[in-house]
Amino acid sequence: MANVSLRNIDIAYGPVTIVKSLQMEIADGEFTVLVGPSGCGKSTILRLIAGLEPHSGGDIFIDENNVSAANPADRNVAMVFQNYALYPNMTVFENISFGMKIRKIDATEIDHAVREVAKMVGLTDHLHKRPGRLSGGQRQRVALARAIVRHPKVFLFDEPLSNLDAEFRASIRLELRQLHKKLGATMIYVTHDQVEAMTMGDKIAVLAPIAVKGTHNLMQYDTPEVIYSKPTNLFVARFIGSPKMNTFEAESSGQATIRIGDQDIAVKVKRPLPSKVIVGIRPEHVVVGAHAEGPTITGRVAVTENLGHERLVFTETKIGPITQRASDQTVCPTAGDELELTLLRHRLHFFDAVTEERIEMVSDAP
Ligand SMILES: Nc1ncnc2c1ncn2[C@@H]1O[C@H](COP(=O)(O)OP(=O)(O)OP(=O)(O)O)[C@@H](O)[C@H]1O
Repeated sequence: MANVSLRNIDIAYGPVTIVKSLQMEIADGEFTVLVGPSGCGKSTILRLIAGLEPHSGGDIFIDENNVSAANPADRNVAMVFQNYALYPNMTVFENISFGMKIRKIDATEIDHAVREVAKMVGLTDHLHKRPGRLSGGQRQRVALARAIVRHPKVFLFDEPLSNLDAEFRASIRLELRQLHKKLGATMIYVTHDQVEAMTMGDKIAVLAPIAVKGTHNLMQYDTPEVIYSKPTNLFVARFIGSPKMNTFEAESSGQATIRIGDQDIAVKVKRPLPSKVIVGIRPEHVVVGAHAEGPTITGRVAVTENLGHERLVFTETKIGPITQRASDQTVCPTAGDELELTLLRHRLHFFDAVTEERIEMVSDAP
């Protein structure tokens, strides 16, 4: 297995810059998820690591080797695609063993390797079948088995689950995590599904289209916990989390108070505040009723959604729409109700309204 280092990577198609100043250090054995909206360059970065994409600046290292100019075949990486890319006229066994056969590996060794990997991904009973007779989930397992049998240094996954239905996605997601543990492999996984990112990644790289910042498109690269609890800017705050973080504009005193509704909230900041800030709060950190733990906002309930294990309440308030999430079903407002909502003070996030960067609080210190 191997660590992957992307050093100051630029990628452009003609005059259009897609990836700029990308810096990432992916540790040996880590499961890293690249997440971001459509078109932000996730697949391009994966193809770059695989050697399928030229770049105009920077270097790619796999372990200590600079592979920037190396052929795909010499990089020892395996890529698993969304569309499986299986040979339809070959059986599952032949699909998995194809690469080994080309390399003229001994038939007994091939047989042993294929059966071992098939067992690992649950395909033992399907080795004689053609891909056309398999379900989407089974086909994706064949694609996975074909990658595993090569013992690559790095696995690259390009939205491998996006063709599967929700139930299958959840079970294969779990299997992939277990497989990652078993193999101890370095895996880089592209998705635009933030639930996949949050549940699968040891680390998440949140990417934005280059137009968002202009200078770079890696917005934050950290553990799922840090990305969720301390988003580095408004883009990450709004992209990660479902339902989305509530955000609204507020005035500051410039020193240590921020006006929310008609209450001044004292905050401990490292630097003077900008005059306008964006305040953020996640739906689960809004509670029904007036409480001492934070500013209270009144509003009228627009819609409620009962999801069984939790319910969401969407309320129109004078600071804007606020979504509240609770697992407690006892207090259940209905549309049209007048409602008091408390925003838990220690759960508030603050961003500069101009730069959209997170405003560090004293409590943010490591
Ligand atoms: N060969 C190409 N020539 C020109 N532009 C390209 C080429 N390949 C990709 N692009 C552009 O590069 C940008 C990034 O594409 P990429 O496929 O990496 O995005 P993505 O984040 O993986 O998106 P998605 O989630 O939709 O797959 C897009 O704007 C795309 O149109």
